[in-house]
Amino acid sequence: MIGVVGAGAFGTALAVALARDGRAVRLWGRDVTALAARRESARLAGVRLPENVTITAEIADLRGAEAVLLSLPMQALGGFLAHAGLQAERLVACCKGVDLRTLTGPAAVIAAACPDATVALLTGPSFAADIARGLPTALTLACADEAEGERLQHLLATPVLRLYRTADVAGAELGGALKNVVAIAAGVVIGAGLGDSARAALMTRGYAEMVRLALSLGARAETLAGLSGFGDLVLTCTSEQSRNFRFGRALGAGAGFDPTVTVEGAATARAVARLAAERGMDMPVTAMVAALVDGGIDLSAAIQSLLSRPLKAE
Ligand SMILES: NC(=O)C1=CN([C@@H]2O[C@H](COP(=O)(O)OP(=O)(O)OC[C@H]3O[C@@H](n4cnc5c(N)ncnc54)[C@H](OP(=O)(O)O)[C@@H]3O)[C@@H](O)[C@H]2O)C=CC1
Ligand SMILES: O=C(CO)COP(=O)(O)O
Repeated sequence: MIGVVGAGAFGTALAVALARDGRAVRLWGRDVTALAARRESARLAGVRLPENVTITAEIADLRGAEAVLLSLPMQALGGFLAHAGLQAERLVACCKGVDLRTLTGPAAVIAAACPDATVALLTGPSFAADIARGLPTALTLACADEAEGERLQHLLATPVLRLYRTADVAGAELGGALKNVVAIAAGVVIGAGLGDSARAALMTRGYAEMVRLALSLGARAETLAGLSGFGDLVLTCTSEQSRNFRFGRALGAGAGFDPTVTVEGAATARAVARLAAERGMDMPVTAMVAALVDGGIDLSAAIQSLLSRPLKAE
């Protein structure tokens, strides 16, 4: 049995994909009354949960799972784990972000709360709706313990959900976290009417910034160039399906945005701006997104701040 924590878009999509491939899945949510009654999530309209997905609001029902996938928003993960009493041998983070409280990624947050568990990360370019529809996707399974990583790769892959493995957890989680910040900036560029060429420039400079920070935190360059970094950056900066991109586009257009929608890059921009400041690193794209999110700068000043940077070598 595989446990999934978080019956939002991604957790539900992963539960559906694994169940379709024959796994028994237990999907935990804090309020699953409507989901249990309708067996369809409001966040994934038209996708019916297979019979082998058991829905539960009792965390104890996940006991004995071969692995538990943690599919909560990044900023909710630490608080959830502190009170959940979750007992599982293998915990797989499915969230993308940097925790504002500790300025660490999901692996360190999980390791602090559950020191005896094997910690892994599932990340990469994939929209929940695509996974739930059974469209082909390729993701990265990161685990520092290579034997456990291989075990998890085989446990969680399906014919349409291809998993590549790496032991570079820092690289995989930083790629997934930082691309959301750049996607907000890409949305701002499009929302402000600056055009596709400016977006390509922004993505490239944003990627350089991602790599700089990740390398300084021990990540490997090839991980950033893979699915969890470059791959997910391209997807998120160029697709209307991305909530981070749409949030940025609304910011750039001066339009409102539904505050209940999960936009991981907003909190992560603030966390990464603090991390960069602590390390004395220059991260202009992240600084711009953090200032826009906090309302500390207006749009024209933000754009000007990027365009007026000193000319330098690429
Ligand atoms: N959606 C996607 O396409 C993808 C998402 N991800 C990542 O997955 C993670 C989750 O995103 P996603 O599923 O899309 O988000 P959603 O907003 O769709 O769902 C979030 C889920 O987390 C639950 N939740 C929020 N706070 C808490 C808490 N404190 N305790 C318990 N449960 C909580 C919500 O419960 P409730 O409904 O009760 O509020 C909801 O079920 C994010 O880090 C995202 O980046 C990764 C790849 C693709
Ligand atoms: O991480 C994702 C795609 O890989 C989902 O992106 P959004 O959270 O921006 O919708």
